[in-house]
Amino acid sequence: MAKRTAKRKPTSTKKKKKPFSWKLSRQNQIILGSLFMLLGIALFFSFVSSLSSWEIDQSTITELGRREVQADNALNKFGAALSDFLMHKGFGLAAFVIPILITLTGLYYFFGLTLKKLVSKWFWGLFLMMWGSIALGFFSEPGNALGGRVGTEINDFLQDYTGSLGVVLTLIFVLVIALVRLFNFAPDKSLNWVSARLNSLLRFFQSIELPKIDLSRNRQEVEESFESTADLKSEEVELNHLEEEVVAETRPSPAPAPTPTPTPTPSPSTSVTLDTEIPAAAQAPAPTDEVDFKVEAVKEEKEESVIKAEKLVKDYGEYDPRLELGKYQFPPIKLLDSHGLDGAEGGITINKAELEENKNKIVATLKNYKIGIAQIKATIGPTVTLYEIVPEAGVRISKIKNLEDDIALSLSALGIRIIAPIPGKGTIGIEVPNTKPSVVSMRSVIASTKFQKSKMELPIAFGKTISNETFVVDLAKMPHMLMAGATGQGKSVGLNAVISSLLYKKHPAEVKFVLVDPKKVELTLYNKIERHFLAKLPDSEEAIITDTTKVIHTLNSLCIEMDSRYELLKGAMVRNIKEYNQKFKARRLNPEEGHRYLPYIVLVIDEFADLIMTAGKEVETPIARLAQLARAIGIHLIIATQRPSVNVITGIIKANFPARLAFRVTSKIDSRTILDGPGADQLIGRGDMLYTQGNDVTRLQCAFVDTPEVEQITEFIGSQRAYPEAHLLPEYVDENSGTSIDNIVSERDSKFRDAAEVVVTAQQGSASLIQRKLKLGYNRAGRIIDQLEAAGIVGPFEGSKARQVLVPDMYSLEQLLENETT
Ligand SMILES: Nc1ncnc2c1ncn2[C@@H]1O[C@H](COP(=O)(O)OP(=O)(O)OP(=O)(O)O)[C@@H](O)[C@H]1O
Repeated sequence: MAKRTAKRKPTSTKKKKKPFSWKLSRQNQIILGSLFMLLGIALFFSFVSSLSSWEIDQSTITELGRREVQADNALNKFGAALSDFLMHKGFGLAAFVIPILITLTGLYYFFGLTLKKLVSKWFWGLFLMMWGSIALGFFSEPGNALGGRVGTEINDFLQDYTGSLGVVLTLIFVLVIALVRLFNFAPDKSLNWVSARLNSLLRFFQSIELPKIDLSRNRQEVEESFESTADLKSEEVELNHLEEEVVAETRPSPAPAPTPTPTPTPSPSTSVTLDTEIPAAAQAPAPTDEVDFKVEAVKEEKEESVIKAEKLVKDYGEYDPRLELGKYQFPPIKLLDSHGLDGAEGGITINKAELEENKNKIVATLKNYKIGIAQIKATIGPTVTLYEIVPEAGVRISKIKNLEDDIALSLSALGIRIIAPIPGKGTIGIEVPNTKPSVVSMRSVIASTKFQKSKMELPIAFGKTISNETFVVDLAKMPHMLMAGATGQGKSVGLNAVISSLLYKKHPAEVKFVLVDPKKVELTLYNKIERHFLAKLPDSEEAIITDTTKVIHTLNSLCIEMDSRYELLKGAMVRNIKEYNQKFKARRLNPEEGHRYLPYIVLVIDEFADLIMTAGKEVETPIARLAQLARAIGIHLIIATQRPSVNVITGIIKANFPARLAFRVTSKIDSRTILDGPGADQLIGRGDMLYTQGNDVTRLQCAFVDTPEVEQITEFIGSQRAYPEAHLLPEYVDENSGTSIDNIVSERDSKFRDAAEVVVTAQQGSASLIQRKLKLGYNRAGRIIDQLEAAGIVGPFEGSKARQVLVPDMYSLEQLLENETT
């Protein structure tokens, strides 16, 4: 990507003759827009005036050419002719749609709105006009022009064949089509809407009545209760009682007996404050006045904000983060393929003969080593079958463990894993791959009730366990994951499974992805959902990050985001993002104080090894910092690598990534690096994986989601209405590069322009040339060359070679500098 931007700059400076295009310039749009608007308005008035004058003007129509003939229309003869044509001979009153559409077109042009939607407006407008004309034509009499000639004629025609009833029914049916297609009309929704309105009306009347009852009490209270609701008011009365009691309680100093305070069910936060304060005051009756003051101050403060929030919620409902994309539709399950299986939970073929054979072989092999078996049981999974054996008393477990290779040999199978003992079961497990493994489709895990009904914050359907159960984990609880596997063993499929699980469960307002893909192939599919689900740096063109410098900037930017989120959490007095968002939804956090709804941020790095090799500490430090601290504020990291060696997955990274996922790796050492134990080297590939989040290691078959399926999902999401741009991360200014600082035009050296000319004329970007030609000191020339680089005039430092000059000639330079100032 860096290459691309570097190349782009000089071309932008060349001024090529623009080819002719039908696209109007902004100025022409405004001119055309105003023309349409005026035309629309004129036509409207012409139509209005023709309502009374059309009969008189009939005579003038035939004599249009004669100058002395006058018409009664607002637009004189011209208007009379147009009105006659469009209303009388055309569509009657329904022709009013035409000036409206023309004015609307004018508005679209005038304000430079995208014209895409205008086409549908015209379609439905003309549809309405036709329908209106025919409907009005139904009531037309020879002497009036209600439906115009078109409406009347069509009516006559239809009536001749279907009679009046047929016409009425046809019109109703067409109206239903329009309502359904245009307004998504659904009878159930409409009923809900009506009942909601009725309820709110009812509530309104109730709230008017209640204050009257309270008039006898206290004037101030009544005024307040008029504004707030009935329950809020009664709560206040109760609080006042409590307050009096507390004050009374604290004054007589030696009264340690804790009086049972009445608990009258006020709102939760107010009750908490009082509960905690009362015993303290009662047990330690220090300076009485101070206690009084404290109790009152805290209570009042709480009360005010809570009451205000509750009133806001009552008036506007809870804050809904999904509202901006309220019509967003989640991807349907049908976008996923069942991969030849039934698409539901099952899909495993049981081969009885294979089971029996394996069992016999295991028993025989162990017998050869004088190990007796008390019991053996098989659990069939999608890829492997687990044989659980209970050895006879007195057999040492380590003995069986050591026989791993012998058992593998006798079963002549790859990928045998022995778990001795199975944690929490007291048995020994031998996992034997099935000769015909079944594919676990993403469709089957997404469709599973476990995933569909999951209440997790960030549920991920990884695949199925050995006992064929859908395995769903919460990324929010992990809270970060390390993924490793040799090439071709299913890592990319695994990443896609993670991302698509979240896409199936989360609204664009709730989660944002930061995607890092140095290989530039795996994650590019997600470009389509940039404005829905991706987050990026403010100055970057593409959301998917492929360039190492950008990665460093993004990681630092995420650290800034993390710090600012911590500040917000502190200000809101909550411990984590979940509580924060709940409080924000309940309108208890003021957006004017900087509070905002916080989406989860999931950072996915595909091929971490490349990054750490090129950038080392610069990448490691922010990742470690994020991994250590970001759990509470909703930033989660998923890092994948082909090479799980210790110089890639360093101690500090490993220590902060509790969740590990291993596909097949090539050596025991790699397995140890990723899982802290062997096992991953014995997997059979194609999505066979081990997952651990602490102690237990679970063998799973990763759900399979193919590239075309991911494409379909992103296509489905991408074609829907989106936010204006990707979610923007905070700006990060790299202090070392200085580029972003130096490109401030006003801070440039006074000789900057001269130097630029020298460099472009000579086509040689060296500081010593500037030094010589402009007679400047070395430091100043060096500073200027940095500024030239920031301005895109020369390329980066290339060691002993002179820098490349990116601007081909003086003309292009002029253009570039001119564009900068405008
Ligand atoms: N869960 C799975 N179920 C069935 N087959 C799978 C599964 N995962 C991967 N495969 C098969 O393995 C192939 C390689 O998978 P994938 O592209 O995910 O490997 P990778 O580890 O990402 O490789 P690389 O690192 O080279 O990109 C897939 O094309 C597919 O045929």
